[in-house]
Amino acid sequence: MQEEQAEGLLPPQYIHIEQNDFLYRKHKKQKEEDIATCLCKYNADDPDTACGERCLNVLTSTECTPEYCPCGTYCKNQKFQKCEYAKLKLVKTEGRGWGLLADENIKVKSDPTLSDATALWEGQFIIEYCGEVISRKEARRRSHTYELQGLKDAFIITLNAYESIDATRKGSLARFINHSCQPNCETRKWTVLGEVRVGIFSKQDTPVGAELAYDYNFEWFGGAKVRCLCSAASCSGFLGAKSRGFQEDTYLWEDDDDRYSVENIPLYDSEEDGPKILKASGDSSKIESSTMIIKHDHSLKTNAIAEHVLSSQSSALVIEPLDSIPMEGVVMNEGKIEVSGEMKVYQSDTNATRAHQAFAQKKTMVSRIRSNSACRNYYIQWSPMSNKKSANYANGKSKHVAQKQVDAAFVAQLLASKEARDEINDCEEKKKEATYKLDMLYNEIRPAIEEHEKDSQESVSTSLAEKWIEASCAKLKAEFDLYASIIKNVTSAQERAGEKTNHAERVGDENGMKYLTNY
Ligand SMILES: C[S@@+](CC[C@H](N)C(=O)[O-])C[C@H]1O[C@@H](n2cnc3c(N)ncnc32)[C@H](O)[C@@H]1O
Repeated sequence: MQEEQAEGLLPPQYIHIEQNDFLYRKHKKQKEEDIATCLCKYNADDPDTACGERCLNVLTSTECTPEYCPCGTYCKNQKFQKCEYAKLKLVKTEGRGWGLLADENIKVKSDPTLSDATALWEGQFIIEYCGEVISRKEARRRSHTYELQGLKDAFIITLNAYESIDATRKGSLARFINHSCQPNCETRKWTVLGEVRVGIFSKQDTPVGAELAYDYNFEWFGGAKVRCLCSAASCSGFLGAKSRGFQEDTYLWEDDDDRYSVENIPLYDSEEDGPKILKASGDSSKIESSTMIIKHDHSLKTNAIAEHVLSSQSSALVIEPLDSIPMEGVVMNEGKIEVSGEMKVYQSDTNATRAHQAFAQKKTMVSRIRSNSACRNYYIQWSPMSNKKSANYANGKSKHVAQKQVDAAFVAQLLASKEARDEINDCEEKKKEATYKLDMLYNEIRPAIEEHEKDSQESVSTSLAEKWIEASCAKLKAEFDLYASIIKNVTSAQERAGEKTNHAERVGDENGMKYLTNY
């Protein structure tokens, strides 16, 4: 069985839970005065109307507390508590590990007869993202440990400003949902019996058989750079590429797997160049005969949960070979990276990708800020200057630091021309200044972000978000100018050194030029 797991024919072992596991603190006990009671009355002829779209609790993303709901046992607003999940199917995808398919038609609107304006309930609850609730500090520590252990799939998501959910060792089936830059699902936070919980909700009607995916960008906790294979036209290239932490502190794995390949970093310059959907070619006979391993956590309500898993909708844990899974809503080869007029200077350079990301980020940020539900997931992770160095993992493989820091002062020292030295030092100063401004801005923006995370309802103001993007772009430009100046001056110094050496050989003269032997 371990061999089959190693070959990827079986999903990796994990402990299946359907309730978050609190490790570093106790589950909050809801105080009576904090219980929100709705005013719903249900129609006795149609009890399904109990706590529907217009329930005050539903409107505030809060589940009804069982004994306090006027609709009693008919209450329909206890989906997290009752694990009312959609039917799902676990499958092996091509290139992206395991993934989850809809095993029933999933709706986006509770009542398709209502117009967008009147439909209050949007997005079917699909499944809860369960795992171990840990502090952010512990999340960072674990994330680092997992990397060192060579664990490449990332399962940690943000719960609020102080806590994260780690589904690496314990989790629900939601841990298998992959990322897409053009997703059919999204994460939403709900308050359930006083605790915030994360659910996966549909963003669009999704037919049976389509793979479910949400956008990891604002949830991404992975340290490694993972190439995104979602095949969306608007694909940002890497998982979490739009998150702030991603840009400074990431590296690529060295592996045969397409996701972790150091080569072929996607810089899509043309439509033909764009990402392609991959077709599976697995050995179906092997997969069909395999069974899913779910270890149950005996410290939880083991039997009840086990029975539920095996008999409820989630019992549809059929492992199937994947021939071709449609990514619902994904349009193939329909776009390319566009770099706006004023940023054209960055084309054909990795900065083009970064500039593109910054603009895409701005669009995403502003639209998230405007959309209240999306705002609940909005999170900017700050990671100051990276100290990450190349290192070997326990499995002997090396990781690569994608963004090597250049010691500009050292390079400048080696140049004989004062003009060149001054120019590089000046660019370095500007880069430091831009970095400092961005740091300061983060301090300004942090309370808004943390407040927003804590209350789940506040939003970061558009003006602050725009300032942030402006400062990020200024820093990128300063970095670009610095590197351009170094390349220009080093190249011309080498050329001049060559010319002068020839001349010195001829006339026996020492020109005083320093040589870049150490560079
Ligand atoms: C939460 S797990 C999803 C389940 C995972 N596929 C598995 O087999 O366990 C996240 C990991 O799945 C992979 N993944 C998810 N979406 C991907 C995508 N669009 N492209 C490439 N890899 C993806 C990455 O390795 C990522 O770290």
